[in-house]
Amino acid sequence: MDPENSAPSSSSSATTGDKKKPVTIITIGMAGAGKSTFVQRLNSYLHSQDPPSPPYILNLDPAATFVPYEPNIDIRDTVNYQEVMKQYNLGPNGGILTALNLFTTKFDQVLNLVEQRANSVDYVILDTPGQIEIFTWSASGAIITDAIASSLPAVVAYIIDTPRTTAPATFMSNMLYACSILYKTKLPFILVFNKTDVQPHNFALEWMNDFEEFQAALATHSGSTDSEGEPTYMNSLMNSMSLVLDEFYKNLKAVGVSSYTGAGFKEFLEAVEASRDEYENAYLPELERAKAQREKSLQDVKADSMNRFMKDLTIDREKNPGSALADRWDPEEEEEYDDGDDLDVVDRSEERGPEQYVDVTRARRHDTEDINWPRPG
Ligand SMILES: Nc1nc2c(ncn2[C@@H]2O[C@H](COP(=O)(O)OP(=O)(O)OP(=O)(O)O)[C@@H](O)[C@H]2O)c(=O)[nH]1
Repeated sequence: MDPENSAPSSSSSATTGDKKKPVTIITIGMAGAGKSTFVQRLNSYLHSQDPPSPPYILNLDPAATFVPYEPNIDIRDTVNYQEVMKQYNLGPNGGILTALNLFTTKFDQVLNLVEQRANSVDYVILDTPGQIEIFTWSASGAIITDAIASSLPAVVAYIIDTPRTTAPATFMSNMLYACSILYKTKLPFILVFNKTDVQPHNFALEWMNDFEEFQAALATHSGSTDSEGEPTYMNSLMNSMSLVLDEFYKNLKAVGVSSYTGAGFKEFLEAVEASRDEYENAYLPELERAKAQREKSLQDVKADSMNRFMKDLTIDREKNPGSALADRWDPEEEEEYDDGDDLDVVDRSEERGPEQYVDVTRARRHDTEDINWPRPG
């Protein structure tokens, strides 16, 4: 085994019987930052390990025309995004969001498939839709992230287009976005400066480690002073923001990679392994505390509703004794409940015949030829 070119040792414990759970790497990034290319390179890097450590990959981008790797689960096998656009009369972004919403309703199946592989894989990788906000600011994105993170260690890999981030204002906007995702997911977070073959990421590390460096860069950048030589409003704002972000940087790991050459992937996997500890020591206890709190408040709400219901029922029966007598449960009248179990998520790694291909949109349409899907209000 080549120690210089090997993934951190989570795979080695697989043979000892006490194998660690796989880590889920959630790749998020602005359109064109290189998420899919990054996933492809990570996939080939893990395959090239000794022993190979093939990851389990999920593509969550319903609108991807081409993915440069072979995903184990592909949202496009379950939901036809073009069909969703037609059925709901939506534009491309609404179509992607609705397709993701539909897929999320079946995410329990995805979790089952992932859990079945938990003993044989070290990494689960999620590739997310190109339009970042569709995943980071939607209920579906939050549900998927929470569902994954509550069953497996998880880390966010925030992919940054390094050559496009060299201007201080762009850098700051990107960091503020990253900051908002960190505070939303609360998961361990790795800033991945991609495309370092074109632009090394040293400048970014310098700006992150020393805010005075960043302020100096800001001051020399064009448009930083007005016609009287005073700092512009934007310049002063960014100066103050850089102080705020200084705190944020302390909670982050940053690595530079090239998805073209494969440089930096060893360091990336080391950061992932460190994030596993962070997940276990910081995220998990917080998750369990929040879960206990939620269960308690749910119990309180249930008890309160039941009390009020029983009180209303007593009053009703007193007022209408006749109706109360007629109000009896008849098991014969029970309607069969269709929970839509016939709509399946497909694991491409398992052999499948054409009959297993299920398209949510088409399945619905064929079943109910005359019924259109409800349109969002
Ligand atoms: N030079 C260089 N180009 C890269 C690298 N990674 C990705 N690219 C290029 O960047 C462009 C965007 O890459 P994608 O992987 O499609 O990016 P994405 O974030 O998945 O794109 P969307 O799905 O549209 O959001 C492509 O032209 C890639 O070839 C890299 O490390 N170096």
